[in-house]
Amino acid sequence: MTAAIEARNVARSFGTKAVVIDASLSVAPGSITALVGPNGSGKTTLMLMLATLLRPDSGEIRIAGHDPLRATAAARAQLGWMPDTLGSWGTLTVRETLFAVCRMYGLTADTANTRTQELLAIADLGQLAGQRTNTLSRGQKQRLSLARAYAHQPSVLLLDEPASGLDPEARLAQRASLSRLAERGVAVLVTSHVLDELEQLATDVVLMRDGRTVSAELAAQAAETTRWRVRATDPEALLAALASAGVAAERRGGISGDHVVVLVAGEAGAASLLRNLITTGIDVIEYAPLSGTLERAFMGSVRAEEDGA
Ligand SMILES: Nc1ncnc2c1ncn2[C@@H]1O[C@H](COP(=O)(O)OP(=O)(O)OP(=O)(O)O)[C@@H](O)[C@H]1O
Repeated sequence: MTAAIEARNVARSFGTKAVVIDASLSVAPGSITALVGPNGSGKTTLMLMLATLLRPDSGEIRIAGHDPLRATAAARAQLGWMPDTLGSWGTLTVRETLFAVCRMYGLTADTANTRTQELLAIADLGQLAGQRTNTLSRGQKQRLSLARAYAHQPSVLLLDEPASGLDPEARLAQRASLSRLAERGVAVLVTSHVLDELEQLATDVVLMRDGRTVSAELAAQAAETTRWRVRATDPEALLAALASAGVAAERRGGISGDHVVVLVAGEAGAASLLRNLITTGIDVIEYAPLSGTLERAFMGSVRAEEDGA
């Protein structure tokens, strides 16, 4: 299947500062890819280039098969862009904003009216339709921003920090609407620092470090050695069993109760330790990785950077 978003060896500098050095990624229709990396690694700069808002110095980009440099209008017709902060016309209402955006995409007044109604419903903005955008809360602005990005039913969505500022319920709603869009075949590329959020949403991950996209092998490496959280009905017996198995353990408190953090090598190591604990007669009531796969991949990427890899 042809990729809906394709970047090959993309680079961009600002003056002498090389911000994106070598970025490549590919997002298939109907998939949600997380773009993850430390602050300043170049994610937003790459997104701006994919969104046709910044010209790469070198490399190739295709949006739904269109080259944004040569066929800018065709690429823009296929993509929806949600920036990390919504630049809006403060004195327009939510409804007027969506209507104006639909008109800018060339919809007739009648079609734009119908589409505005649909977008208000999709983004659950009906009750705010008559409110000026400069009076919206951060979370409400995020909802408007996503609705605006989807005004012209693009096949590609580029979302920069869409979950930022949303409360847990709004995040859940956003996740559900993005999943629905992906099910309809939309290709989604999303950045976020809320890694748990991305983990539940994304089907693929691209790591970015120091202006370069990093191979997925790094994610696999990061998942190799990991910390697991263990809880047992008898914490003392658990600690004793871990000590006799020669496993380093750290006891911790927390809102979900006393638990122990252990370091094990890979999933096979974790499975073997669990078997050992149960055979020893420990009543294990919780056994889970302390952090999600994305967080481990992200931390692996940061550590590699610190090590000068
Ligand atoms: N127009 C510009 N001129 C000069 N430097 C810039 C410009 N835009 C971005 N940069 C620099 O490029 C680097 C990457 O910025 P970018 O916003 O792409 O990172 P990011 O990965 O999105 O970061 P964050 O996770 O903090 O949002 C930063 O060091 C930033 O200061």
